[in-house]
Parts: sequence; C-alpha cells; structure tokens
Amino acid sequence: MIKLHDKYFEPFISAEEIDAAIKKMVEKVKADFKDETPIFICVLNGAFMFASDFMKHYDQDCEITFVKLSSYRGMSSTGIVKTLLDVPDTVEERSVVILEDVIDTGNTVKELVSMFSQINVKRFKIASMFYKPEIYSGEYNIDYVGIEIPDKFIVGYGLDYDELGRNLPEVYKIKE
Ligand SMILES: O=P(O)(O)OC[C@H]1O[C@H](OP(=O)(O)OP(=O)(O)O)[C@H](O)[C@@H]1O
Ligand code: HPA
Repeated sequence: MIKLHDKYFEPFISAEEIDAAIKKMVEKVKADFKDETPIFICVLNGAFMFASDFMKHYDQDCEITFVKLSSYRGMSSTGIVKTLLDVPDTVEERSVVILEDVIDTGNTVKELVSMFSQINVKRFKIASMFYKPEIYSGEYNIDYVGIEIPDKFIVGYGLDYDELGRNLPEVYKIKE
C-alpha cells in the first residue's frame, strides 16, 4: 500500500499488464494506419508515459504532438475542461490519433471531439490506455481501449492525485 497526500492506494494493475495491453493496441492502430503517417496527439499531462511507451512500440512512420487539457481537482472532475495548450495547425489534412491516459466521465473526450470538429483533419481516432465504461456518458465511441476498469479512482503510470503518483510505473486504486 502507498500514501499520497492524505489518501491510501493499493496495487491494481502491473507494469507487465499495461505493456501487454499497449502492444495489442499498437498492432490494431498499425493495421488501420499502415499506408499513412499518423500524428499522435498526446493529451498532457496524464498521457505522457502512455504516449512514450505507445510510440516506442509503434515501428512504422509516425509523428507526435501535444495538447494540454485540465479539469480535475483532487479526485473529481470540475466539469469545466480548460485548454492550456491548443492543437497545432500542422494537423490540417492529416490523420490524427488522440492518446489519452484515462477516459472517465467523458468531459475531456467531448471537448477533444469539439476542438477537432473545427479543424479539417483527414481521419480522427481516440486511443485510451484506461477506460471506465460504467461512468462514461459520452456519445463518442472510443476507437482503441487498453484496459477497461471499474469506476474507481486510480493513480500511477502518468495519472495523479493532486499531482502526486505520476511517476509510478504501475497503477494503484484508492483504498476504500
Ligand atoms: O473523462 P474525464 O472525466 O474528462 O477524465 C479524463 C481526463 O482527466 C484527466 O486529466 P486532468 O484534468 O486530471 O489533467 P492531467 O492530465 O493534467 O492530470 C485525464 O488525464 C484525462 O484527460
Ligand atoms: O481515476 C483517475 N485517476 C487520476 N486522474 C483521473 N482523471 C480522471 N479519472 C482519473
């Protein structure tokens, strides 16, 4: 068990399980984009570790760029998704694959779909390392999912509780 700020977390998903799930996702994305050079869009901050590992396994031509969105305070969504770093113009006419660390309420996905509907991209897909189907209430159907998880707050592998825990190579869940 580990402690971050005032809360305790217990081991949940190992680094090996995460790596195996990423390899499967990469194979699917590679097959879908075999004749193209996709631009991966890493959603900062949480997705930095996933995007890095995903790209290391992606052995075909690809590019990466970043957007920064934020809506969480502590363990809950404020419901307001702030854009801290916007989409670069270089994605025009290109095939993009969003790389997210976790899809929870769907507020962030909704914002991403809205941002990209104003840009003329060739193809638009979303890949998320973790996905909480019980709580997701969005209309967009997630294209690639690493691991489905129950509605529990998690940390590690890029995900934080008030900025702590991002450095953990595996995932922990809140101890209730
Ligand atoms: O489906 P949702 O309820 O919108 O939750 C998912 C989003 O929440 C987290 O971001 P956060 O706002 O915590 O910013 P961070 O990535 O910088 O930690 C996470 O990285 C996702 O982007
Ligand atoms: O379970 C979570 N953990 C950390 N950050 C998050 N942002 C949305 N859901 C989560």
